[in-house]
Amino acid sequence: MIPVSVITGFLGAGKTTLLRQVLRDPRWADSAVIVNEYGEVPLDHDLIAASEDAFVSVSTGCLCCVVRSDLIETLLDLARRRAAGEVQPYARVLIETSGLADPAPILHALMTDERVAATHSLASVVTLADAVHGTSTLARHPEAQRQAMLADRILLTKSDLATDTAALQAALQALNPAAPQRAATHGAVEPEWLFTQGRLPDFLEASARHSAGVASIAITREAPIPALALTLWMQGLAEHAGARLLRLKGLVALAEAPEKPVVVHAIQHMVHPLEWLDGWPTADHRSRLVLIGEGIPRHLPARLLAAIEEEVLDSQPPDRG
Ligand SMILES: Nc1nc2c(ncn2[C@@H]2O[C@H](COP(=O)(O)OP(=O)(O)OP(=O)(O)O)[C@@H](O)[C@H]2O)c(=O)[nH]1
Repeated sequence: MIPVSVITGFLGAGKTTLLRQVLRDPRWADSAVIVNEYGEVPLDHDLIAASEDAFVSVSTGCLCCVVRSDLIETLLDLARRRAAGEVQPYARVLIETSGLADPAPILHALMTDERVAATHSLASVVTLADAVHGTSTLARHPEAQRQAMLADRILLTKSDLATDTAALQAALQALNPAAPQRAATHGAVEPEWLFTQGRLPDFLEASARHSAGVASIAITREAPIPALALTLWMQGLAEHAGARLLRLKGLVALAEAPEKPVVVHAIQHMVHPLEWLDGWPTADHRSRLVLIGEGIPRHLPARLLAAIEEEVLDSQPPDRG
C-alpha cells in the first residue's frame, strides 16, 4: 500500500512552501507530489520542480468533479509508472489541494475509487492555517472551515508574522477539537508529525466538545467488538447521520482478533476499507471511536453500537457465545 497524505489550507496558507521544505529532507525526498491547482498556469508545479528532484504531476481544473477525476487518473498513472519501473519507487504520495477546495470530494474520491483503494491508503490530512489571515479566512470562507474540520493535524503557518495566534487556535479548536495543532515558520516542522500513519491516538484522545453545530463524539470500549457489530454500526450510522457525519476514525479491537486492532476511517458516509495494524500503537488496548458530525444526537452513536452488539451477541450460536 502506498500511503497518501493530503495537504490542504486556504489560498496562500503556505502549502507549497511546506512541500518544498519537506522535500529538502533527504528522508522525505522520495515522495511523489501531486499538485492540484486551479487555473491555467501550473505555477506550483514549476516552483516545486525547480527546486527539488521529486516527481510532480499537476491536474488543473475548476469544478470539483474535474479536479477529482484528474487527480485519480494522475495518481493511478503514477502508480502504473512506478510498477513498470518508469519512475523511482517513491515511498508515498503527497497531494497539495487547491486553496479553494473543499477537501471532502477529494478524500471521497481517494477512498472510494476501487483502483486507488487497492494500492493506496490514506495516511493523513494536513491542514495549514495562516496565522496572519486565518481568523478572517475562517469567518468568511466555508471551504476554509471544511479544510479545518477534516484535518488530522493542523499546522499554523507564518507564526513569525503574527504576535498573537490565540484567537485562531481557538477557532480551529472549536471546528476540530481532535486535531492537534502546531506552529511553524516556512514549513519547518518534522514531516513525521504531519504524514506518519498511526497517529490515531492523538485524534482519539482529544475530548469531545461542542461548537456551533459541529460536535466531536467519542466512544471508548473495554471489551472487543464483534466484526459484524462494527460493520452494522457503521452502516446504521451512515443511514442515520448521512452527510452530517463529517469524519469517523477509530482504533478497534475486534472480538475475532483483539491483538491486532483495525483502523476505521470514514469521511462523511463513505467508509474506507478496514485496515489491520500488526499490533497496538500504545499500551491502551481499548477500542476508541471518534466521530465529528453536525447535529448528530450526542448519545446516538454509542446507543446504536450497544444495541447492535447485543443483537449480534444474542444471535450467536450458544457454543460460541
Ligand atoms: N513570513 C512567512 N512567509 C511564509 C511562510 N510560509 C509561507 N510564506 C509565504 O507565503 C506566501 C504563500 O506561500 P505558498 O507556499 O505559495 O502558499 P500556498 O498555500 O501554496 O498558496 P496557493 O497555492 O496559492 O494556495 C509565499 O510568499 C511564502 O513565501 C511563513 O511561515 N512565514
